[in-house]
Amino acid sequence: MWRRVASLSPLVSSSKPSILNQGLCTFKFWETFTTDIATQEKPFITFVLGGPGSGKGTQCEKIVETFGFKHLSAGDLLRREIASKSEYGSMILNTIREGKIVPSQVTVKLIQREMESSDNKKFLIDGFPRSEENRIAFEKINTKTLSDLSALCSKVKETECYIKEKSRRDLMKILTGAEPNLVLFFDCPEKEMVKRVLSRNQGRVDDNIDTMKKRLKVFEALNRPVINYYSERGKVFKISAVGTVDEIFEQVRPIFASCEAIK
Ligand SMILES: Nc1ncnc2c1ncn2[C@@H]1O[C@H](COP(=O)(O)OP(=O)(O)OP(=O)(O)O)[C@@H](O)[C@H]1O
Ligand SMILES: Nc1ccn([C@H]2C[C@H](O)[C@@H](COP(=O)(O)O)O2)c(=O)n1
Ligand SMILES: [Mg+2]
Repeated sequence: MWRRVASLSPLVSSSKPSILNQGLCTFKFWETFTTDIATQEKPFITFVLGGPGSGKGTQCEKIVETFGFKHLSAGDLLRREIASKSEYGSMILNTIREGKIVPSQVTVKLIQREMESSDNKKFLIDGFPRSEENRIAFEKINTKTLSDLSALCSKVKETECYIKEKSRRDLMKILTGAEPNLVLFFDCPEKEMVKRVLSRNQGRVDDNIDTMKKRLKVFEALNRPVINYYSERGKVFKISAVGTVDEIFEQVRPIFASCEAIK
C-alpha cells in the first residue's frame, strides 16, 4: 500500500533522548526512519494523454486487464461529480459542455482523493494533465508532501537527532513523486477522432460536433504544451492511435512488459 508521510509522524513524537542514550537513540531512530522510508512503496504514475476520442479510455481498460493498474479517468471523476450533484456539479457541467478545462484545484482534489484511498499503487491517470495549469497543480500535491517532510526533519533536529543536509535531501527525493514515471500519448488524426466521438453513443454532453471542435482547439492550445514538456524530459511514449484496438495495444504492451518497476 502507498503509505503517506503523515503516517511517519508518530516516530518523531517520542520523548527527547537523555544525554547518555542519545547516540544510540540517534542511530536507532535514523535506522528505523530510513528503513521505513526505503521500504515505502512509491506510486507508479502513468499519465495517459491524447486528443478527444483518440482511444485513451479504451486502451486504459486493456492496460488494467493486463498489468493490473488502477485507472483514474479525470473526465469520469468530473462526470461523477456532476451526477452526485456536488457543489461544483453545475460549474463542471457547463465547463464540459463548452469543451473547456475545469479549474485544476477541483480535478486535482478528485484525483488525489482516489489515489490516497487506493490500495493499488500503480495508477493510470487518463486525460490529465490537460493543461500546464493542471500539471503544475499536480506537482504541488507533492510539494506539499515535501514541506511536510521538511517540517518533520526540523522536528527531528529539535529532538537533537542528527541528520546531515545531504541525507535530508535524499530522503525528500525518495518520498516525492511530482513527476509521472511515464506518459503515453495516443496520436490520432483529427478526422478519426471526430468520427469516433460522434459515433460513441454514450450520451455524453460533449459528444457533438460543436463541442468537439472546441475540444480539439483546447487540445492543441493547452494539452500539446504538456506533451511537449514531458517529451523534453524523455518521458513520452508516442503511440499511433490508428488501427484496431488490439493493434494499438500491441504498441502499448511492450512499454509496460519491459518495466520492472510495475512487477
Ligand atoms: N482503435 C479504435 N478504432 C475504432 N474505434 C475506437 C478505437 N479505440 C476506441 N474506439 C472507439 O472510439 C470512441 C472513443 O474512444 P475512447 O472513449 O476510448 O476515447 P478517449 O480518448 O477516452 O476519448 P475522450 O477524451 O473523449 O474521453 C469509443 O466509442 C471507442 O469505442
Ligand atoms: N484534466 C481534465 C480532464 C477532463 N476535463 C473535462 C473537460 C473534458 O472535455 C471533459 C471530458 O474529459 P474526457 O472524458 O474526455 O477525458 O472533462 C477537464 O476539465 N480536465
Ligand atoms: Mg476517455
